[in-house]
Amino acid sequence: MSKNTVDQSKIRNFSIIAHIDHGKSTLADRILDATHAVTDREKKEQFLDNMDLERERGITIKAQTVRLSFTSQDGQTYILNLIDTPGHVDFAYEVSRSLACCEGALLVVDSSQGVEAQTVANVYMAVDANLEIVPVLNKIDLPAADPTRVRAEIEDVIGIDASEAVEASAKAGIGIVEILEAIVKNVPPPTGNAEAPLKALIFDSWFDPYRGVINLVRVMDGRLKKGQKVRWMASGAESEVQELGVYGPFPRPVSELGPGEVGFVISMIKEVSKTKMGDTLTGVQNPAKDPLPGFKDVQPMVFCGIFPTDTKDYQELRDALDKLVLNDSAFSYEPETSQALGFGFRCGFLGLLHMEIVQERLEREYNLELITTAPSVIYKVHLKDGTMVDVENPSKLPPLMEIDKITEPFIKATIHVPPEHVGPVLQLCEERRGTQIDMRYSGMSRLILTYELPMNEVVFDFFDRLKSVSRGYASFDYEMIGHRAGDLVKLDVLVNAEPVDALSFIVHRSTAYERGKAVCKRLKEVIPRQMFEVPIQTAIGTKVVARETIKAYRKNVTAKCYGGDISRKRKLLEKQKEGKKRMKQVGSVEIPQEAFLAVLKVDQD
Ligand SMILES: Nc1nc2c(ncn2[C@@H]2O[C@H](COP(=O)(O)OP(=O)(O)OP(=O)(O)O)[C@@H](O)[C@H]2O)c(=O)[nH]1
Repeated sequence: MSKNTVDQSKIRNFSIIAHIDHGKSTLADRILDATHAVTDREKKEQFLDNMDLERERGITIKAQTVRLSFTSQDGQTYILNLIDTPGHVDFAYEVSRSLACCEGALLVVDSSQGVEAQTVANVYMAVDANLEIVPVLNKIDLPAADPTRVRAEIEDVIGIDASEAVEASAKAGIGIVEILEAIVKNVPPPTGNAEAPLKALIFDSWFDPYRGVINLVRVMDGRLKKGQKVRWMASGAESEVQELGVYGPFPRPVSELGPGEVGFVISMIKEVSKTKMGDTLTGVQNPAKDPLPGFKDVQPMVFCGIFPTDTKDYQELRDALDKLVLNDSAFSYEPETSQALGFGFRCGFLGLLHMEIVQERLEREYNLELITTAPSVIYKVHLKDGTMVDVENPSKLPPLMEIDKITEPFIKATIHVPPEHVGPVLQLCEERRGTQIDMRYSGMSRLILTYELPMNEVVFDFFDRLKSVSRGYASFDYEMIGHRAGDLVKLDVLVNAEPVDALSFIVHRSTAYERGKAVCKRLKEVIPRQMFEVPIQTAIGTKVVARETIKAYRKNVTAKCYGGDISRKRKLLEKQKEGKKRMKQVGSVEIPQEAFLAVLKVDQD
């Protein structure tokens, strides 16, 4: 155990900022290799038996924050804390959280690609947080690499000096030591006061089934010691520090963490909600007067209904959600009842990717079969009686005659795209009711578009469409800019003359007719034929805007089998059953999962 805290002048805290696929993980691995953080034996162990290893050590290995030791050419040994950041727009709040613990950031740019929308967004966050930016031109081993162009692009688009950017290849192991030297030289050491009252920032918090709540902290001032009585300033919770340690990347106990140090804290607290990210940890004796600035509370922005395919799995779904929320405080849920789908939950997410991740975890880790409804944003509905309600579930929209006006959330989107693909991207933004704010060149190879768009049009498959119309070359980032009034209407969907609440959605009146028609057409394709004719209609209030008809079956599928061929008959029936897996009986019609997402897919025809 290290007894005394380390010399602050020898600490460097940094994050890696990169666009997806520009090589962040590969570089992080190389940095671990270069600092001998993991021995070959450990690598193998971890690789082969991660689960058992976790159990044995009794702690989750979240290799996201690693303490490394590096001896520089100046002969001094430094402690480098590498604090991971996620790359996707949905998780921007996690990026800001990691940056709050650092004095510097490595900006990794793929030198065969250049600066992308998310790179810019993340760098601005780092600049706002006063971090020193160390640019790295990665992938110089690729024949298409053009470090000179990309260097100029970093200077033009981001506006930072890139003359000393390190040319590197994370894959080939080129430039790694130079990167570490640049961190030591350019990133300033922390400047906390060891004698001041303790202030430690909680920048991650999760529930470990073996150890309870684990907090990741960055000490700003004072000293955090094992056995100390501490208080979480926002929640007021108090407990004793049972265990204190650092990840190197494996957890290693320490007796004390001083200013500038990063590590984990285990206490007697059992609820993650009492030790929230952004809270300040202080001593019960000699407490700090004011907490650290902390983080903005994150608000879910996209909602959808999640229902078990089989109603008897409701309790299981509830248990799974209860567990999930322990490690993902950005996710929210509450019970919901749908006439069509029965009992389920209305769930809130940061964005679409977050929604997909949660759905996948529920299905994979908890083995649940789910029906999910189309995502929706939060509308602010102003009623004629002067009150206002938030509506994030289209089926809960108050009756038309009670509504004065509806406002919807808008985003400011930044899109980077090569000039040869800009045409279809502009068209897509216009179709989605976008307003162009700016369009300018960044070097010769890239255009930067700024649009204001209704979020409602973005949750409807905007990412996928953007990727497909730009052949994968466009990148995208967004921020919320508030609610604006819009001429919005609810489209109801009627299957066999019965409204299906879980299928209704809110659209702008100008696109209602087109969308209504497209959704009917799509539903006709995905709802299997029944023994009787099934009309599909979309309607605004009582006015039907579109209609399609699913014809009745002519023959039974097994009719083709000869009397004696039981096995073939069974196979056919089994196949049918398999196909039914994700079906939900709504009234007299069976509706498959795809139908609930039909509104998302309508543009593709
Ligand atoms: N040629 C070449 N390929 C590289 C280099 N660095 C990373 N790659 C490759 O680029 C791809 C993406 O690398 P990752 O390290 O997974 O990128 P990332 O930024 O962590 O991506 P996400 O985890 O998706 O955000 C992988 O196929 C890597 O092998 C490099 O220096 N040269």
